[in-house]
Amino acid sequence: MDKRKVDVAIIGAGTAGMGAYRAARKHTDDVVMIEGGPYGTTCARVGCMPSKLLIAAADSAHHMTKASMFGIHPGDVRIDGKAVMERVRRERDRFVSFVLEAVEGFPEAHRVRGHARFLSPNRIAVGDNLEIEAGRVVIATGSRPNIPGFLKEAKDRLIVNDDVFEWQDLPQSVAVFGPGIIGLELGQALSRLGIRVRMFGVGGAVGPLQEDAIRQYALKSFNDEFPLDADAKVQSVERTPEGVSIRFTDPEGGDVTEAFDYLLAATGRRPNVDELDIRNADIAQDDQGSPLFDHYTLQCGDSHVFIVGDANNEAPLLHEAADEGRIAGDNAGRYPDVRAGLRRVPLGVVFTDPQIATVGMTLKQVDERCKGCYAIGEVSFESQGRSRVIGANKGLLHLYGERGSGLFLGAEMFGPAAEHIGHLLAWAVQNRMTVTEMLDMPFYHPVIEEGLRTALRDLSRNLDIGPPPVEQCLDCGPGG
Ligand SMILES: Cc1cc2nc3c(=O)[nH]c(=O)nc-3n(C[C@H](O)[C@H](O)[C@H](O)COP(=O)(O)OP(=O)(O)OC[C@H]3O[C@@H](n4cnc5c(N)ncnc54)[C@H](O)[C@@H]3O)c2cc1C
Ligand SMILES: NC(=O)c1ccc[n+]([C@@H]2O[C@H](COP(=O)([O-])OP(=O)(O)OC[C@H]3O[C@@H](n4cnc5c(N)ncnc54)[C@H](O)[C@@H]3O)[C@@H](O)[C@H]2O)c1
Repeated sequence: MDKRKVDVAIIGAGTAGMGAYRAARKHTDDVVMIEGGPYGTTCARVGCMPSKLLIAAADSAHHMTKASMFGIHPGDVRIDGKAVMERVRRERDRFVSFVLEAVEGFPEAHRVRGHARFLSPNRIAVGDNLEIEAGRVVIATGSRPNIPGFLKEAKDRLIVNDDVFEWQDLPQSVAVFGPGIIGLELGQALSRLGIRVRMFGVGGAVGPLQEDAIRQYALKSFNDEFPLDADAKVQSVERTPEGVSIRFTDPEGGDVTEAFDYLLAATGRRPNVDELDIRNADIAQDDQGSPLFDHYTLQCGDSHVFIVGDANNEAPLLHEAADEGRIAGDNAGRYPDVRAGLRRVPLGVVFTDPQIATVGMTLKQVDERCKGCYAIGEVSFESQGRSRVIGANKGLLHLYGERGSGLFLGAEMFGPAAEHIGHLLAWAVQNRMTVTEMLDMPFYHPVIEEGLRTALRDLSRNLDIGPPPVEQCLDCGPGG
């Protein structure tokens, strides 16, 4: 067994691990980054980027079919599945190649290949032949799909997101389990690419939506495109000679058996901490075996171990992984002089159509903080000027504000341009803006953001700090 001694060991070379590596190196050159799988990051290889590439193709097909509402008839839309998948992979590989270039730029001595696990708080085994003694350790091991046992009956037709991006052509039909973020994004894209999709959920959840009115609205909107039962009763899953057969009770109570080419499991992800022999690290864990850590320092207790990105299961998103990696890498470098890093206001975007955005506090958190002293402002995008002009007039936005202070606290949205409106709202929360200050900002005409202004006026009124909004006003402008 070879032995090495280093200041800092980082386990995992994903987005969080690479961020940690760069930050730690500002303090010491005695760093290793250990990777057990392929380089390239989950985001670029099988996550954010290929999923958005697939969605871009689906959006393009959808715009064609929607063009007739404007009196434009592009003729028969032909979807060339091989070409769609070829572009997804080509562009994906380009993004991955940038990551690989970055990794190759790190000194060879810093790059260690193999599966890492703790032997003791400071000793890490890498594969069978290397033992590393590390002063500090950053766990950045990411997550993997969590698949309920009964879905495994689909055998070789059971797929996860990684498999979709390896398709050489598009199949005819896919059953999607899990109308969460991945299921909605991929399921809607596949449906818009001409694949017969049926989506099965449990407990009524739809993506990250918490508010019943918005969830019901979204459910109806998705059901206009493909069947989505958010609380499905599935009797059986079976591999057949042709594909997968699923027996379920449909929402009307009928006993239905439907055949599909594939079953896509999008039923959540679990952090990769279960194969780290984490008990040897001597850090406190919760009931699920996840290490306890500080949100601002990413430190586990007062130990020399830090945990970041999907591995800590707090906010499994790319920008959070990058921030956490940077903070933990810096702290691992400067340990024991550990410092609290900048944590940004929560922001989530789901790239469906309409999109979903969640910003700041959820309604439940607002209620807990304000003890009932809050108000909600609302807008429907159905009659919103700009949204109607471009034929994207679907959706709802709810804004939350605190009574008395007039502080804007958070929002939930299913609607057009939510990726952009979500950013404006997150910046407003992070800048601790009041609803009045937000209404003092410029709003152009005619833009989707005028819908946001209507919701702000409604919130201002409901907080008893502004006049009632003018009904049916498409162009009232500032102060209108
Ligand atoms: C389909 C999909 C779409 C997504 N879309 C978005 C999006 O649009 N926007 C967004 O913000 N987020 C998105 N995400 C989430 C985002 O991709 C993740 O939050 C982010 O990539 C996590 O980065 P990470 O560094 O924590 O993990 P990873 O990039 O997964 O890195 C972890 C690394 O650790 C390695 N590893 C694991 N265990 C060990 C071990 N014991 N020893 C050595 N190495 C090990 C792994 O091989 C891996 O390379 C998406 C995710 C998926 C799956
Ligand atoms: N746009 C983005 O930012 C983006 C995109 C994709 C993924 N992600 C990240 O990846 C994480 C994981 O995504 P995900 O979609 O796998 O998880 P998720 O937690 O968002 O959704 C999982 C869904 O599966 C459902 N489910 C669980 N068991 C089921 C069963 N037996 N049958 C049917 N449904 C079942 C859950 O109720 C839930 O709706 C997300 O939380 C997100 O942080 C982000």
